[in-house]
Amino acid sequence: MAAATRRISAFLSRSLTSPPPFLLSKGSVEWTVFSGYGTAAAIENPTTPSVQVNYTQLLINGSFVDSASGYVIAHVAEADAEDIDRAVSASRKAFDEGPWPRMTAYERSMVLFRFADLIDKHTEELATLETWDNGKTYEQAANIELPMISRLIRYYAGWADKIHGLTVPADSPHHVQTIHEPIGVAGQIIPWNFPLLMFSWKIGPALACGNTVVLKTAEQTPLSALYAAKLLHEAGLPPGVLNVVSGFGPTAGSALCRHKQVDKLAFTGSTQTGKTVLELAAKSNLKPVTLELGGKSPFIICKDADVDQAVELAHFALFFNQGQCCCAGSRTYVHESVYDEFLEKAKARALNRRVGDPFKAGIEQGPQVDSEQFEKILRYIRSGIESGATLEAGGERIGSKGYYIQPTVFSNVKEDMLIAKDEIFGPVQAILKFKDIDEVIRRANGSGYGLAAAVFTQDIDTANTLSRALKVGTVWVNCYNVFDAAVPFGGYKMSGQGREKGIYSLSNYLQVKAVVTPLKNAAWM
Ligand SMILES: NC(=O)c1ccc[n+]([C@@H]2O[C@H](COP(=O)([O-])OP(=O)(O)OC[C@H]3O[C@@H](n4cnc5c(N)ncnc54)[C@H](O)[C@@H]3O)[C@@H](O)[C@H]2O)c1
Repeated sequence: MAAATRRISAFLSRSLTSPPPFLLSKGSVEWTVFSGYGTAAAIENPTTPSVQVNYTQLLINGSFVDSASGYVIAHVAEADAEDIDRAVSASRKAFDEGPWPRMTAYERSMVLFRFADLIDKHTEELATLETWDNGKTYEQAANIELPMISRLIRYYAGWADKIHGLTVPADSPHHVQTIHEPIGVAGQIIPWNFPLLMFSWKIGPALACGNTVVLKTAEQTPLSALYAAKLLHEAGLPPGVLNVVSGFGPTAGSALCRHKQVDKLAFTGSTQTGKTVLELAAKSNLKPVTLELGGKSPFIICKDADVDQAVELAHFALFFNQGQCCCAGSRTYVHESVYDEFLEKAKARALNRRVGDPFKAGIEQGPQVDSEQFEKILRYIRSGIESGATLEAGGERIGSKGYYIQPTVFSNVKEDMLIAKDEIFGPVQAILKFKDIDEVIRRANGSGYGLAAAVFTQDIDTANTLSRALKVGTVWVNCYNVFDAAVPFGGYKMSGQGREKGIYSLSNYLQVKAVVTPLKNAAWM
C-alpha cells in the first residue's frame, strides 16, 4: 500500500533523565495514515482528519500512564517490502544514472570529509540519541564511539581517491588492465549494540568505493542513523545514494536480502540470522555477502600475568557496553597458579562496577537494550547456577524498573555448560581454570565461534605461540577492544565471512574487471 506508513516505537525501557529538547517528547505522536485504511486502490490521496492522536499511553485507574517496563521516546516509520523496493529503486537510479559514481573520486572523498566534520560538530546530539536508543552510557558514546566514527569516515574518505587497478603483463601481445569498479547497490543490515559505529563501518567503505546503499537499522535502535544520514546529505551526498530504512528483520530485512536489484549484502548480527541472510542471497540473485556474526571469545591469562592488570582488562573485555559486544571476552581462562587471586579480585571489581542512569557522569554500565535481551541474560544466569557453576557476584536484576542487571561473575565454569558455549550478550563473566598452554589452546579453539581472543602474558614466546594457534580473526595481546579504522575485523568459523575496516573492507565493495586489448606493433611487451 503505497501511501501507508505504519509506525514502530522505539521504547526506552529504563530510568533516564528527561528527554533532550530536540527529541520528540515523551508520548507525543505524529499523525500518519496507517495501513489497512480502506482499499489499496482507493488510497492515492487519503483523507487526513483534523483530529490528532493525543493518547498513546495506558489508561489505568483514570490516568494515562507509561507501561511499567518503560515509555515511548519516539515513533518511527516502519518499512515493509514495498518501502524496501522504493529505497532500492532510488539507490539503483542513483547508481545507474545519478552523479555519485560519475563524480571524481576526490569529490566523493570531500563529501565524506565534510561528513566527518559534521559528526564532530554534532557529537552531543548523536551521542544523546545513541544513549537514548540503546542504553549505553553517554560518556562512552560521546568520548569513545563518536570520535572513532568520524576517524573511520576520514580513513575511508582518504581511500576514495586511492583505489586503482593494475596493468598486467600477458603472455601474448595484449594490453591487460584491471579496473576496480563499484559493485552497485549495497544492502546493509546492522544490529543494535553499536548502532552508529556499525553504520559507519558499513557506509564508509561502500561510499568511498562509489556504491549506493540501502541500510536497514535494527528495530531496537533506529534513531541515530537517521540523524547521521541527514548530516551526510548536508555534507553534499546526492539524493538516493544512501537510503536508511527502519524496520523489522523478517519483513524489511528479508525483503532487502531477497531483492534482485541489490548487488551486494553486508550483515552484522547473530549467527542464526547470518545463515538466513546467506540463504536469501543465494536463492535470489547470488549476490555476494559479508557477515560479521557472534562470538564466544577466550581471554587467556597466563601464569606470569600481572594479576591486577589482568583483572581490569578482562573486566573491560567482558563488561564493556553492558556485555553486548560480539567480541566480548566471555570465556575468561585463568592459569591455576593465579586463579584464586584473580577470582577474588575479579569479583571485587564486578561488585564495584557503577551501574545506573547512563546519562550520568561516572556511570560504567547502563541498562540492557530491551526486555528480550534482559530476560535471555537472566535465563542464562539461572542456567549457570543450575549447571553447577559457582555464582561469585551479581546474578539478579537491579531495582524493578528498567533492564539493569547486576555485574555477574561465575567461577568453576566448564566447557559443556551453556554459559560457556552460548553468546550471552550480557554482563556475565565466566571464569575457567587451566593448567598448560596446549590444553588452553585446545579448549579455546573448541568453540564453534572464532571472532576474537586475548592473551595476557609477559612472555613473548607464549604470546607468539598462542597468537598463531588461536583460530580467531583478532588476537589482542595484553590489550582488548582496540578498534582502529585501519585494523581489519571479522571472524573465523561461525563468526562470519570476510573482513570489515582497513583496506580489506574495500574489496567487499569493488568488482575487478579485466580489460584485454590486442597490441599492434608494441614497442615492448
Ligand atoms: N555480532 C554482533 O555484532 C551482534 C550484534 C547484535 C546481536 N548479536 C547477537 O544476536 C543475538 C540476537 O540479537 P538480535 O535479535 O538483535 O540479532 P539479529 O541477528 O536478529 O538482528 C540483527 C539485524 O538483523 C536483522 N534481521 C533479523 N532477522 C532477519 C531476517 N530474517 N532477514 C534479514 N535481516 C534480519 C535485524 O532486524 C537486525 O537489523 C544477540 O543476543 C547476540 O548474540 C550479535
